[in-house]
Amino acid sequence: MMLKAKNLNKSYGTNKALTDLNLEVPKGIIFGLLGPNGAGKSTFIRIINQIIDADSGDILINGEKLHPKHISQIGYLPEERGLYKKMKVWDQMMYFARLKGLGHQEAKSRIHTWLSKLEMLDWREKKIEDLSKGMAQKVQFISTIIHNPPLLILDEPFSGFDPVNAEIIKDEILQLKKEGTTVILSTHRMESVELLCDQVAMINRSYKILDGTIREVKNSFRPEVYQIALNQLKKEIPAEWSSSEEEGIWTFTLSLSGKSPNELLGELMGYGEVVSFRELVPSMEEIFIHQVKSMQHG
Ligand SMILES: Nc1ncnc2c1ncn2[C@@H]1O[C@H](COP(=O)(O)OP(=O)(O)OP(=O)(O)O)[C@@H](O)[C@H]1O
Repeated sequence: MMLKAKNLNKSYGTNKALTDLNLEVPKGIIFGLLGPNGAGKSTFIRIINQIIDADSGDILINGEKLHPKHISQIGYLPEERGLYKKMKVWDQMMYFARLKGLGHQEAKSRIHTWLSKLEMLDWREKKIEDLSKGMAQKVQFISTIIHNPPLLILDEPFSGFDPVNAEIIKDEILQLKKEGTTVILSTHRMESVELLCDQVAMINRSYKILDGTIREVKNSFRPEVYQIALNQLKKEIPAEWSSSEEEGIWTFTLSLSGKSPNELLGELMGYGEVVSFRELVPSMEEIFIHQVKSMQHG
């Protein structure tokens, strides 16, 4: 297990930011940390990065209790980006690389590789303050991964990027995973969660409210509703199915209501030719909104 949180608690005064958080992040996966604003995600990330301490509970990295030596094994892209505006791109990256323990030659070669990979080589002598937001984000991203950390923690890594650059960063994250890096990704963007994450945990109001693989989470939210389309009707569709017709195709949704999918399909075949029979699986976005709202009302 790359990272394990055991009964983690953290309060700011009377404000509880994490309540008995238990979490396991296996090696080599992309783990999505989800939750609405103020849920406790950044608090958890700050504890892992030893910026703040938990009130109680433990974090284990590779089975060892969190220790200052682990800092060099973690690459952290904070939500509030921290670059030195007056520094030149190259110097800034060299500074971070050396800070993370890389030798000068090694740092030089890696910075060169990454700047050229992300098409930033021509900008190496420019000051950070002269870069566009997206370019500065690239510099920050490279600075985060330059020392090849086995654990990467990315807080909203796509913010500030246009779609093309977001795609480039996404591909780099996937490549890092392929090379064995474990990634914790904190984000509100559910579409990137579906695309990237192997497992997720959702935090709301300091509590973990669900976790598992994307498939497990989705399976636990299957409403057992099917989207159906029929052609060439043999008999009239019951009014309570609220179907609508367009160009001879009748569409509606039906709940299984205790039947098996095959039983429902068999029944539908009596009404006409079934041209579509598809289970409606909620998106992570729908699950997220559903969970957060149900907790507000509960
Ligand atoms: N330094 C602080 N002092 C007091 N309260 C804080 C502090 N930092 C966070 N909190 C509170 O702790 C709770 C969790 O905040 P946290 O920043 O961890 O949430 P988050 O999930 O990262 O939210 P966001 O998605 O908005 O970044 C919130 O109620 C927040 O107001």
